[in-house]
Amino acid sequence: MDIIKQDLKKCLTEKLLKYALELANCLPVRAIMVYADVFQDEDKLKNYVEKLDNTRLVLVSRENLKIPDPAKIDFIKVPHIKLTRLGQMKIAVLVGVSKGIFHPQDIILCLSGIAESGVLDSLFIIDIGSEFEFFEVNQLEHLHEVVRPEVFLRVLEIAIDLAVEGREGKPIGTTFIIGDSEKVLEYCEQLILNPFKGYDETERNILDPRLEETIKEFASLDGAFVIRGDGVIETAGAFIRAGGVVVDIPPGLGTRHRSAAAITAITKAVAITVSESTGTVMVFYGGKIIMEIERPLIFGALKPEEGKTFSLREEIK
Ligand SMILES: Nc1ncnc2c1ncn2[C@@H]1O[C@H](COP(=O)(O)OP(=O)(O)OP(=O)(O)O)[C@@H](O)[C@H]1O
Repeated sequence: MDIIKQDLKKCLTEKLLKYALELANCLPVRAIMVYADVFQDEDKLKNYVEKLDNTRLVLVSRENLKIPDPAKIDFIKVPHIKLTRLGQMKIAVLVGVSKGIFHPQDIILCLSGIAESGVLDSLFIIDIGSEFEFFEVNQLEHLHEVVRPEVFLRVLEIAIDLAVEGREGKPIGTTFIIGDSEKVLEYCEQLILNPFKGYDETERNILDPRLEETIKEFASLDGAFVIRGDGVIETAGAFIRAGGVVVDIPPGLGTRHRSAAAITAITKAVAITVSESTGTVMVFYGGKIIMEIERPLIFGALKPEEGKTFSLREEIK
């Protein structure tokens, strides 16, 4: 029985890959986007590249992949969190738009499946313009000018870790404001002495994995982190003075979320919040919520596989 199942799955993967090529030839698709973590060996994808004519291949992975043929293939890294197949691809599309790989009017053909399963089991089409609010995606095209995509993804990962694990068994909330930091700092005042003051820039970059624990520790301080677009942490424990700014966010959200929305409305920064009360991680840009990742109801040190879920704002409206 298992052998038959394996054959079926193998056959399905082959057929989906082939069918995607056929569709790409008759539909105006910008790219075929494949969740590469499905495959353990690279050969399947290498052979696939040879069959592509004018369609680009975009590989999506949670790891840094070595791309064999960058002229034909793009790479998008997504955070290490368990997402639905559509959720994973939607994050990839957002990152892709922010990196200039995709544009708001593009149609993307997506192939996905369970990581490391070796089996592609889903084919779907994302029409960026209708899947996301056009305004948001349009704005995202400029995000890479203020925030490096790897910095954005790293902060998102840390935020989700904080939401899921908390600190010393307790839920924790915090705010990260990334990019346009000179302007952001004009609206900030320190609630405590800046704990990053006096350290060389090379010693306070959020991309440095050695800083992870320190950042998680400082996340329990009142106030926000201000981070430069290249990942250098300017400060923590900063109070955002953006009280009078009108923002378009749901009424139930408190001052942490309002101030995060407000600072992104009056600067080019992006903000990521972790809610202490609900564990929800939100991404703000242009004064609006552009992404929402919900923590599972039971609080505790859950592993990524056990329960991080994802939804975009328009999915929960
Ligand atoms: N303007 C601000 N700048 C920086 N941090 C702020 C600001 N306002 C509130 N905070 C932080 O948010 C914390 C929680 O505030 P509040 O409960 O009003 O926010 P909230 O949006 O309901 O967030 P949560 O869901 O985490 O409770 C405050 O203790 C403070 O650390």
